[in-house]
This record gives sequence, C-alpha cells and structure tokens, in this order.
Amino acid sequence: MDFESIARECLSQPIWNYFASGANDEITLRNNREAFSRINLYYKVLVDVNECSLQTQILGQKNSIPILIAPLAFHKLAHPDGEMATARAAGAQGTIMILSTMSTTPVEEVVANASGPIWFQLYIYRDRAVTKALVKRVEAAGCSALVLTVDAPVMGHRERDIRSGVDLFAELQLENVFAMDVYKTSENTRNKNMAEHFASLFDPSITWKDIEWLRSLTKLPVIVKGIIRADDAQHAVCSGASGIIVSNHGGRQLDTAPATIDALSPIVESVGKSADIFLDGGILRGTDVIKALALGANAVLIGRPVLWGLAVGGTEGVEHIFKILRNEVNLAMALCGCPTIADIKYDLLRPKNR
Ligand SMILES: Cc1cc2nc3c(=O)[nH]c(=O)nc-3n(C[C@H](O)[C@H](O)[C@H](O)COP(=O)(O)O)c2cc1C
Ligand SMILES: CCCCCCC(=O)C(=O)O
Repeated sequence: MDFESIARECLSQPIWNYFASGANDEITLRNNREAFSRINLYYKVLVDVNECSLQTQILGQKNSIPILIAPLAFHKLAHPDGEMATARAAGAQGTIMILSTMSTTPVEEVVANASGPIWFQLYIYRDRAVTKALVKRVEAAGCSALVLTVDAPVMGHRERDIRSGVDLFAELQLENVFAMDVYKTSENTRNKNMAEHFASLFDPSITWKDIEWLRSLTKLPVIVKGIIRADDAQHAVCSGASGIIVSNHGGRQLDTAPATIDALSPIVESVGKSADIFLDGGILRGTDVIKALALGANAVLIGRPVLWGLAVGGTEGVEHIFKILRNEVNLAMALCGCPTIADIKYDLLRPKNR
C-alpha cells in the first residue's frame, strides 16, 4: 500500500488513472479486495514451522513462490525500463512473468534477456493471419505458455480514463506489435483512442472453437484467463486448456462481476483435477495468497502491485514488492501451522468439528 501511494506521486494523473481504475462504478474493483477481508483463517497450532518452504509446482515445473506476474499493458508508462525491468525482477525472484500483447518491449527482447520463464498473453486479432504470425513469433522467441484473455471481447468502460481526457494510446510506442503490417496504417496507430483501437483490431466474435484453433497452431500449453463460472471452466478444459485464470481483469471489464475469491470454489470443484487453477484480483497481502491456495488455487497473479513497484523503483521496486509478499506468505504459513504449500488446505477456512 505504501508503494501505491508513492507510485501515485511518481506518475502523471492520466497514467495513474489508467493503472488504478476499474470499470464504471468500480464495484468489482473494490469487492476484489473486500471479499478477502470477509474470510477468516482458522490457524493450526503446535505444528513444527521452524522452516517454511514457499516452493510449488506450476504446470509441472518448480516455482519458488506461488505468485506470478499478471499480464499488464504498457510497462513503459510506469518506468522507462518497462517490461525488461519487470522480467529481470521476475527472474531474480524465481517466478513467471506473463507478457501482455500490449507490451512496450518486443517479446524477443524480453525473452532473450530474461532469466526465468516468460508466458505470453494473447488478444486475438480480427485478422487471423496476424494472430497466427504473432503466435509463431512468440513460440520462436521462447515463451513457454500462451495465456488467452477471454473477458475482454470489447474494452470495459473506464470512466476515470474518460475524465482524464488524455489519449495515452497516442503517446505510446507499442514496440511489440507496431512492426506488424496490421499497424502500418495511421488508422490503426494514431487516429483512435484506446477503446476504439481495441474494438477495431481485436476480435469480439471469438468462441470456444478458437481455443481449439489456437491449440492447432502451437504446441505451447494454453491457459484461459478471465473465467468466473464453473461451466465456462469446464468448456475451457474440454477445449484443451491446461490452466484457468479465475479473473475479472482487476475489475476493469464488467462492473458488478463477482470478486474472484468468491468465484474460485465452484471452479476448483469442477475442473481442479484436470487443470492448474490460478486467481488474480486484489491480492495485496500474504494472507490473501493463503486464502486463495486454501480454496484450491495452485498460485495467484499480481497486477497493480507490480506496476507500483515498477513506477517507484524499476527492477528493484518490483523485487521489493515480491520480497514483502514472500515474507508475508512465509509469516502467514508459520502462523497458520502450514510449513509447506501442500499443507495449505480448505480446512484452514472450514475446520472439521468447528
Ligand atoms: C494497467 C493494467 C493493464 C492491464 N493489461 C492487461 C493486458 O494487457 N492483458 C490482460 O489479459 N490483462 C490485463 N490487465 C489485467 C491483469 O492481468 C490482472 O487480471 C489484474 O490486474 C489483476 O488484478 P490486480 O491488479 O488487483 O492484481 C491489466 C490490468 C491493469 C491494471
Ligand atoms: C488498444 C490497447 C488496449 C489495451 C488494453 C489493456 C488491458 O487489458 C487493460 O485492462 O487496460
């Protein structure tokens, strides 16, 4: 929270608004946080917690901490080193960074300089040849998974951005995608605001069949981001998804969508044995992480806290955010009587014979 207030001083008002805001009345944005505070932790006592380990498995690979970096557009709005700074921090902290389609650094550069795994978040372009070329590029660059965002067929209505009255998009160098032919007309780069650009380029007609299409293009595992219903999670798994990210896009898309932590349990019950389950939205404290894991998530993602760290101190700032969270998760595990991630189970929330 301290990073958030310092970042606010470092950033211009329009950039701050773009990062911090949610859709419409920001009810979901607030609920993402508030829902965590309504959950109690029934800690266990007299368990040996002399050494706690945060190590876990994500898609079958070791990860030093059950916290990943969510895909976030335009890191260079937060810091001139942009995505490279974030990738360095992720590698140093032994975790995965998910790079946005709307990165301000080319994917090849990020992966070549990263010391840890980079996953790529995909928005599907109306022009499927463009999407296919992007997927091939990402695979060749060495990304290890694709994250398909499905909660944004169109862009949410963000009133703080509208009130800012500044077209951030016009200022941006989207180095990741501007080299692609589809961006080579002034139509697609400079003459539209962010929501118009989103609507003109990204395909609002995608369906479950497109996950199968995506899988036919690549051997990379596909993770579906933006699910809040168990039936949609089942569709995703039946279409071949290896993972589900329970997410409402940080409250930036459909306002009054449920808090993600409230949506998690039914999804874990329905597909938790067939896919890795991740959650994002409002994670700020170590105890939030413990609650998501106790409800069956394999790991969580953080979004805005990474931007606050980046704005305040580049790589060092993002690393500092991870150090705080790592210490908090470690402390909460010790106080809950859970020395390993595998010990964090549902009975922390609903003990038998309560
Ligand atoms: C400024 C900003 C940009 C974002 N850009 C993307 C994006 O490009 N792709 C995407 O799938 N999600 C994007 N998201 C959503 C995040 O991946 C994530 O779902 C959300 O931020 C999690 O909530 P939190 O910020 O409360 O941690 C963005 C979120 C923010 C705040
Ligand atoms: C035309 C670029 C729109 C980028 C949208 C990024 C995003 O997902 C967000 O929440 O903002």
